[in-house]
Amino acid sequence: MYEQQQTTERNSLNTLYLADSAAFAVNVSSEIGRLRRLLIHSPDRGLGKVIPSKAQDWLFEDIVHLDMMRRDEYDYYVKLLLYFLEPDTVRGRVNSLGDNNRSFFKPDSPDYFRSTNVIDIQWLLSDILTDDTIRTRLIAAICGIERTSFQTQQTLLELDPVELAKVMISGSLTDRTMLFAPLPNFIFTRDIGIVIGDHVLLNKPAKSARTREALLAQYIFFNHPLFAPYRDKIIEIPDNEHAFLLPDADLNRDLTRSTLEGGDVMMIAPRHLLVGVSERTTLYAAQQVMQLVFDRNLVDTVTIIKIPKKRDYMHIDTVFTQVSRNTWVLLRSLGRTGDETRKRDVLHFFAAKDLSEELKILQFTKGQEQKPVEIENLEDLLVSISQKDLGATEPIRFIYSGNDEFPFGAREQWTDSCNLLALKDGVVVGYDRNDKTAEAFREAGFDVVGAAELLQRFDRGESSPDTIEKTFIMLPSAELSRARGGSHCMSLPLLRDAI
Ligand SMILES: NC(=O)NCCC[C@H](N)C(=O)O
Repeated sequence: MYEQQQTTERNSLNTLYLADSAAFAVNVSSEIGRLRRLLIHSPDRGLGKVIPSKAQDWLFEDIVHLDMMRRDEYDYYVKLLLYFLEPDTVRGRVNSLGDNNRSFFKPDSPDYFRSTNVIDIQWLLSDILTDDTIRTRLIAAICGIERTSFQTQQTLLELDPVELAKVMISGSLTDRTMLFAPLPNFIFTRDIGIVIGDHVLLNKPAKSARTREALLAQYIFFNHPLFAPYRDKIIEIPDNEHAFLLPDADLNRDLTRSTLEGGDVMMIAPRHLLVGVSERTTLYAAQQVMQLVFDRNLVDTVTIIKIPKKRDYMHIDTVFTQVSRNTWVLLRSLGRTGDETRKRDVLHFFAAKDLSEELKILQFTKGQEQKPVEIENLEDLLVSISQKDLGATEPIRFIYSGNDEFPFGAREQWTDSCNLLALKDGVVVGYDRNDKTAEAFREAGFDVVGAAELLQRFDRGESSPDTIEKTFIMLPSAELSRARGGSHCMSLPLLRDAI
């Protein structure tokens, strides 16, 4: 069946990319330069397969209502991104987009928006699967890691590229037969790779639930024609060969294991990379990344930030992100304690360490890796990035999760108040459920507006992505937040304007 359609499919899919690949640039040198191109993945049918007893294994804290998550939440995110990055696809149409089938939003539908700036990774996957060699290899690799039967391999070989891409991601066939587990976390594209200047650093997930994501990302970056000019700029982190010889009980040590997820890597300024050491990223991997980026002369400074290994914090981008050149959002309990007397009192002396003391920051300079400088707290680091790296002249402003009110800081951080995506300097997208954090943004002089309302303003011509400033855009988030990641996690920026 697939054989007959093959030639037509291949032509229709590849032509677009070959035509566009010359103009397809990849370059990110900050977290706030105007976003021009990114990879996303809309929630697929696999998310609807999460059941309570499996949710935690699959890194969800709850089950989600898939239709609401797509229609009432994620589709607004896509419309926003399109308005900023590919306005012709949505301008004047925000109310009419998305029929009953949501076909405009589905990468497998003929009505899909097909933007080369807001790119669903599923679309790229179906594209590379038109090549017989890639398809055979990837099917074999997936069937290997998922330990499927030979018969399942045969079934996959029969599928056309578009359907095959859906199955590789969702784990199930159109008739709902499950062949292997879904990839519910694939919507968090941030964690599969990070662009550092004009290079792409591929990740090594810590959790087995995310292993297949890394394989798909590897195949896409190495094989898709759009990334062909960047093939020798893809960085992979080597395994630690000593780890192969360790008893299983010792394998998970931070100093030997090599795992790294994109939420722990931030290209924070031209020539300055932040790398988190966390529940997901090991010290060993952080050190490898540092060496690799120094060797390739991609940055002059690498700052390693070690945060407590805690589910709530999983990556550094869950505890702070940048809002504008001089504004940051962060979790107070990991920031400066500001209470030096308390640090010296008797209770504090005997008590278990508080969390901020588990945070450690070391800054390394290329060529002087043996002489790192310790930075005492997160705020000091962020001030120095704003002023020294980014040339901010206005006072540096910190917006704390939950407006720094007990117990809202922790509550709202859990639902990603600190995980914001900057569409441009001072314009960020975050979740609408974090009321106190939104209040803090208002107090800091930001316009706080819902995504739906902002899209209407754009359509009425009252505002535009080019003119909008100092705005916190609130995305509906009742379902999305159950997946334990925010808009920063749901984006893999490929191109930002230089700042
Ligand atoms: N960068 C991020 O913080 N990504 C969020 C990932 C959420 C996902 N459920 C996970 O636990 O891996």
